[in-house]
Amino acid sequence: MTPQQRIAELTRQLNHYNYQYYQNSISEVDDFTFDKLLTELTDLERQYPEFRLPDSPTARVGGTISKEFPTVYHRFPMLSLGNTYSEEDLVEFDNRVRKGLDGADYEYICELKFDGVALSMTYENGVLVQGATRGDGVRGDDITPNIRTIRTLPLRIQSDKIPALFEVRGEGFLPLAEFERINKEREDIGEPLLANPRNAASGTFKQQDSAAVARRRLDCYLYSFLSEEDVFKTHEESLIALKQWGFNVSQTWRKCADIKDVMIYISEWETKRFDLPLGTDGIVLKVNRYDQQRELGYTAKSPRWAIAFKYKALAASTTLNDITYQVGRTGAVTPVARLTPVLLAGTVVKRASLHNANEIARLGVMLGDTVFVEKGGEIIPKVTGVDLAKRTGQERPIIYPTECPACGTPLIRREAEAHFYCTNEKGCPPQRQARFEHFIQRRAMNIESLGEGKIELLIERGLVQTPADLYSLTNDNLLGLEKTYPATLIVREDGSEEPGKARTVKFGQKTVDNILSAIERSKQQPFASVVFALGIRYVGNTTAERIVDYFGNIDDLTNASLETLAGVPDVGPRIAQSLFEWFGQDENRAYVERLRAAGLQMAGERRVVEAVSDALAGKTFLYTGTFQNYSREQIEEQIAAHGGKLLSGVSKKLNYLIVGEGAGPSKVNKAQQLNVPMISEDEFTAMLG
Ligand SMILES: NC(=O)c1ccc[n+]([C@@H]2O[C@H](COP(=O)([O-])OP(=O)(O)OC[C@H]3O[C@@H](n4cnc5c(N)ncnc54)[C@H](O)[C@@H]3O)[C@@H](O)[C@H]2O)c1
Ligand SMILES: [Zn+2]
Repeated sequence: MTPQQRIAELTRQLNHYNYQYYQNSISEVDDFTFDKLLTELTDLERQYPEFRLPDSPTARVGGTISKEFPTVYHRFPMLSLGNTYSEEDLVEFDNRVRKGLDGADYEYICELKFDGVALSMTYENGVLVQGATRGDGVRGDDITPNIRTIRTLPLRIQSDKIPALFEVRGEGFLPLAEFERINKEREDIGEPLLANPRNAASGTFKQQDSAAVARRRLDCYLYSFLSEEDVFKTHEESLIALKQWGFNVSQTWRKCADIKDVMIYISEWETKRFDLPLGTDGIVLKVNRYDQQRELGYTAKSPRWAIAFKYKALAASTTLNDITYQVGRTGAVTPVARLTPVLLAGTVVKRASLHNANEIARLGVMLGDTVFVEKGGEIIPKVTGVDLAKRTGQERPIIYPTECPACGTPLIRREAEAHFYCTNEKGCPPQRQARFEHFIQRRAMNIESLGEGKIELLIERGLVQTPADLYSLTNDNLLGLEKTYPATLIVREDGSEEPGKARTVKFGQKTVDNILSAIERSKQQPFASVVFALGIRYVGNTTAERIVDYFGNIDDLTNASLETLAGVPDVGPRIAQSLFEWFGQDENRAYVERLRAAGLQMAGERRVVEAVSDALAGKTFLYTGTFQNYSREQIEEQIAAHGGKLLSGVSKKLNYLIVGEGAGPSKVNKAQQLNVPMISEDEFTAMLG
């Protein structure tokens, strides 16, 4: 390949990765690979400037703007940062700074490089008026309603030092705990898991429905202040003031006298950063004084007074000994790598995720291979590659099972899904066990005193087949049950193993009393919890609440048509289909009847709306955005109280779209296309008479 061809190829490839990364929140390659390719292109372009293409990613900020949000122009461009993985490059950067400042004294501020999405917030007279993404650096997406959902971001600040107009910038992120919580919930309802916190944050900020955004608790660390007025002399002063004004500034920054100090900061945070509540991928050093920053200036893509140092992902290599196939509550089969224990980022790793059959094929991994495992922001490390140089010829191919490893049922693969499934929902032991665990969790029937091996024992002794059987358990059934679970190996820090302690589960009188009273109390759990506890695919607890709001009781829900189900707010066609199929099965209906007979709540506190007038009779409505005088619930109530009907989407059947602040552009566009009249909040109020 000639240099010219390689330049063209890299340009195309990197532009594609950028598009996927910024537009679709997908990483097709890891960052290290991306950065290596970008460095290769930069070097080639330097050698052969004549072959540089006009759309080269080396001179432009990687993102773009989207059609779904209004476009805003940045008052000050939002640039990228030069980055490096090597300490020599940092020393070189420091030399350039020294030269650029003509021998004057200077200091650095070091900060962690938070792995999220760059955000810019504008304040006018102390009030947050706009929040935007970086976009292409010149223009970004106006995502103000989504940014307002960040609880730690002050909507108004008070101080006599603030200029009338200023901007703050920071990194929007999804805290790791929140990422794990969302994935646990997604696993519960059989949704594909979010790949990593960074892409999840990026995808969330781009959602149209800010109520959905609010349910994911995004956060933001501020790291920059911009204004036409000269408010501060140094970056340090601005960080201190931002904190005082009530902004969320991570207290991990440090002033460093020279590049040696910077190196100390880097090595200190290399592993300490894993204790932070969010993912970080390096550190950023910035020249502290603003006048010196101005003196050093900018390239087309990044400041000359700052650079990012990125940590290589923590990786280790070890042997893949075996794969176990785990069956989850929904029957999805997940392959888990069993590894020779190896130390990685301070913990011993002996299992790693392989995701699914596609991933095994993509990696081309075989049993006995030496594999690389990496720890990113996530808790479970993953296998990221095979060390082909270590192949001996003794490796064996991985034969993906065609039958459920737990019950022998042939596995199937549903259309467009990466996982294979065992369809033996009722009989497959791990699925049955998981079904019980789902049922007893706090957000469902709240019988958590049955956790930790107790359910397992009840199933094993044949005392319960389905969760409905829990309601027939008696003191005599339970008292004295006992089982010892054999010891499992404990792997020590250095990788050596020691036998753990055996564990005994015992049902003494006190335990039995606790369990029986928790079972009794569960009969008071609200109807929405019961709907969630049924364990219907895709029905998480928020969806369960929406369903209960709509139907109010189990009979209306059971007998609802597919069309009615699809019309429930927040219930899309996929959830509707799942509900419809579930209630269509006699066995499930019988299960519901048994729960009803046991005394569980089968009707909810549907907000009964008293009819006020028939001013809206025969008219259909939908709303988008937020309103001055009504909450979401109140506007729905008003529509119902005046005889109107709420629709779930824009269609030809819709008579009015009520448009509030931060209205979803997709709904507005569709309404325009279909010529559906759009009315303001005031016009709606006027219609009520
Ligand atoms: N895997 C992929 O497919 C893919 C594709 C495109 C980009 N990427 C990754 O993204 C990088 C390019 O992204 P980029 O242009 O946003 O550059 P960058 O992420 O390397 O650096 C700039 C960004 O760092 C963030 N940042 C975090 N903490 C900061 C702090 N304390 N101070 C200042 N800024 C801070 C800001 O959002 C800023 O915009 C690439 O180097 C690559 O690693 C990956
Ligand atoms: Zn099975």
